[in-house]
Parts: sequence; structure tokens; C-alpha cells
Amino acid sequence: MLQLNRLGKVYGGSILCTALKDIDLTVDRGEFLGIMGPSGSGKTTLLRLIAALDVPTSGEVLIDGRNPHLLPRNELARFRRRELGLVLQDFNLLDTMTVEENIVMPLALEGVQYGEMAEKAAMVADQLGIGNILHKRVHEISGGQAQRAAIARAIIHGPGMLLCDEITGNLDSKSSQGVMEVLEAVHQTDGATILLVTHDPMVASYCRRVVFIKDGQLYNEIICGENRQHFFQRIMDTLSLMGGNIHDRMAFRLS
Ligand SMILES: Nc1ncnc2c1ncn2[C@@H]1O[C@H](COP(=O)(O)OP(=O)(O)OP(=O)(O)O)[C@@H](O)[C@H]1O
Repeated sequence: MLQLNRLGKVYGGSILCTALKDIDLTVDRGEFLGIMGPSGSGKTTLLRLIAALDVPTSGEVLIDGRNPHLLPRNELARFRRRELGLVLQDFNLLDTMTVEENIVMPLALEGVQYGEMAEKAAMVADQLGIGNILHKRVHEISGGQAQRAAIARAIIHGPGMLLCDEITGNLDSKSSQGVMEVLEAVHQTDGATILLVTHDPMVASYCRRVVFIKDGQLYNEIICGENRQHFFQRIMDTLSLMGGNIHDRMAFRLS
């Protein structure tokens, strides 16, 4: 279980910026949670604090009762490697390595044998439709392919929690849907907890619950009922009530 208690982040610098304020949120193990909000509302900051890539200025993050920010450096690295799958906006793939070498990285760090790594890489790449580019170097592939490679790397080791920041931002509608179907399968088969930041209501409609952040604070949350079409409509309604510049990068589609 993930628990955020009065979590806050103020960025320093010449002008202080309050990115998050008093966030209280509980996410059950195995939940599929969407996080939405206007640009600059604090969504990426929230994911970075949960992944302990940045430190909060107030409050705490508890993952299964443990605060990752209090772990010694080596334990934190191990915790990230084993328990977390991260897909951040910049993908963070190593350019001079092949797609396959990038994808198997979490397994290589755990000392998994080459044969097993190659087998798992082929399986996960097939799921994401990038089986044919495994031997290309990252600088030779498209943005959408890089996005899928980053997702493959994040899920290959079966993490307990998957944190995704705008993972469909570079994909067309059909590919976005394909990626969401893969995430749904990971959610159902591995029981992973998934937190997914998105501007796209179609993408968010795959989640079981969506929380909305505005100006660094929780604004609202809605839970999916039986019907995804209806959920999509409620997401749209909440976004239009929130206002802001949420419509900038949003695609009005659901199939
Ligand atoms: N390293 C930083 N230093 C100073 N301010 C920052 C830093 N990172 C983010 N901010 C500010 O914190 C606020 C929240 O940023 P954040 O990136 O979390 O928003 P977001 O909701 O993810 O935005 P977007 O949807 O555009 O990605 C913004 O006002 C941003 O300018």
C-alpha cells in the first residue's frame, strides 16, 4: 500500500515555488490510479517524490509502511530496482545501446542469465509491438518506439509499483490504446499497482480511479463504475469544471 501524508514540495531558487501542498492519498496494492491536472499542477513532482527521485519539503511517503526517503542510499537503489518501474517523460534510455540492452537493464542489474533476459525481452517487446527493433540502437528509433521501449524496460522485472508519466504523449490514438491494453494486462496478471499521469481522458478512462490535482492540491477524485464510456464522460466533465489549460494536450477520443 502507498500512503502519502500531508506531502508537500516547495522548490527553492530565486523565487520559491509551491509545487505540492498537503497531499493526503492512499493507494491500495494493485490499484490502477490515474492522476490528472493542468500543466504545472504538480503531477510529475508527485511521481518523483513517490519514487524518491526528489525529497519532499514536508510530509511523508510510505510504501508498505516504509519511507523510501529514510532508506540508506544502497537500500534505496535496491528498492527502486526491484520494486519500482518508472517511465518518465524523458524516457531515460541509453542512446548508444540497443533497444534490447536497454530493456533488460533491470534484469542485468540483478544478475539474471543472458538466456532468460533475452527470452523476457522478446516477450515484453512483442506485447508492445517492438519485437522487430530489439537490435536497433536507441538513436535509430522513433519517439513512439522509444516510448514503448521505456515501458518494456519498466515492466520486464514485474515491479510491484509502476509509475508512468505521460507514457502515451508521443503515440497516436491506436498506439495509445495498445499501450493501455498492455498496462491493463500487467495490472491484471502481475497485480502491480499502477500510477499513471496523463492529460488524455481516453487513457485515464482505463484506470479504476482518477485523482485530479489543481495548484498542487487534490481537487477531486472519481471512481470507474461498470461502464468505461460513462467514466470517460465523467473525466471530461471534471476536467472542464477544473478549467486551466488542461485542454492543451488533451485528445477527445474514446474507442
Ligand atoms: N526543479 C524545479 N525547480 C523549480 N520549480 C520547479 C521544478 N520542477 C517543477 N517546478 C515547478 O513546480 C510546479 C509543478 O511542476 P510539475 O512538473 O510537477 O507539474 P506537472 O503537473 O507535471 O506539469 P506538466 O503537465 O506540464 O508536465 C510548476 O510550477 C513547475 O514550474
